[in-house]
Amino acid sequence: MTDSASPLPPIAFIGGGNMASAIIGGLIRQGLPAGQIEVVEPFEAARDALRQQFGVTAQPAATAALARARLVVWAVKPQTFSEAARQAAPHTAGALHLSVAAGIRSDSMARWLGSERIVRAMPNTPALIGQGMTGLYARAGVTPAERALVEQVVATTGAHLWVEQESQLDAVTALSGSGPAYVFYFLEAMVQAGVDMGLTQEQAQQLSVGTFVGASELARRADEPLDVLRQRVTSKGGTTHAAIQSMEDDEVAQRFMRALDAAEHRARELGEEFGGAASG
Ligand SMILES: NC(=O)C1=CN([C@@H]2O[C@H](COP(=O)(O)OP(=O)(O)OC[C@H]3O[C@@H](n4cnc5c(N)ncnc54)[C@H](OP(=O)(O)O)[C@@H]3O)[C@@H](O)[C@H]2O)C=CC1
Ligand SMILES: O=C(O)[C@@H]1CCC=N1
Repeated sequence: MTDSASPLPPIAFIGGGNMASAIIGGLIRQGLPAGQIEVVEPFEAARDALRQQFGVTAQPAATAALARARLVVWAVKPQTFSEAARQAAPHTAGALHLSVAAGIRSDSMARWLGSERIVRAMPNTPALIGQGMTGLYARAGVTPAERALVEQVVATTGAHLWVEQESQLDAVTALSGSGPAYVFYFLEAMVQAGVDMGLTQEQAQQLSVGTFVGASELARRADEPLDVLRQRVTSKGGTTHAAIQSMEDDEVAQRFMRALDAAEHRARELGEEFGGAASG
């Protein structure tokens, strides 16, 4: 690990799928020894991939070996969280808990795990290349030192921000958690439009991806508001105006905002459906 950071403790992952792999990749890249990471993952092919890619220990089920972990990262689907917690909780009493599951409330986790030491995170898949954006929420029982430990882990995957209210994590999920899929969706449409206009697939993809990267970086660095950046592209009576007017006529912005509402609503629903007392 870097000189300024304290060494990370042993970390366990419950669930070894896409999101766990992205975080494990970040930790290994930053120099955490593979021997410090233990994964519980029932799917054999996923276990093999984790061992091969990162050299970490991967078990099909929770065992007493988990008790070594000071931090337990919950990276299972919301639908399987309560069952995974039932299996692993007897071995994780001494740990700080970090969940990346969409929707599942820290109240549910506290009940399942018998602990108040819970942080919820909402990462996204650019974490795979260290360009992730993660929203974080800490329950009151989490100490400043524990928050710092979480920040140290999340920093290996990109940037983060804390929210004060747990319900705000549903908005984070709708914006940045699910967000990469919206970007890919728009990119797919741009590429298809380019191909329809006579470009090759490769040309259209290079132009479209390059435009998202460049415009996003410009927005990140600029002091001006987004609408000013947009207006600077939009010459009077020009091509951009024609495109934006067409989108305005079709109420694309309103429809897009409706899609984000659907994502936020689904996050709340997941919490109610799979975090309730009945599934505890
Ligand atoms: N993918 C994304 O972009 C993001 C995902 N998330 C959240 O991350 C969590 C994981 O998502 P993701 O990594 O995409 O999902 P994956 O399906 O890739 O990974 C979840 C893994 O957990 C395993 N699993 C199932 N039951 C158990 C159990 N009892 N104990 C241990 N492991 C178990 C699954 O195995 P099997 O396949 O055999 O069931 C699966 O391999 C979700 O809660 C999601 O909301 C958050 C932000 C972004
Ligand atoms: O689609 C999902 O439910 C998860 C949470 C955010 C991104 N993927």
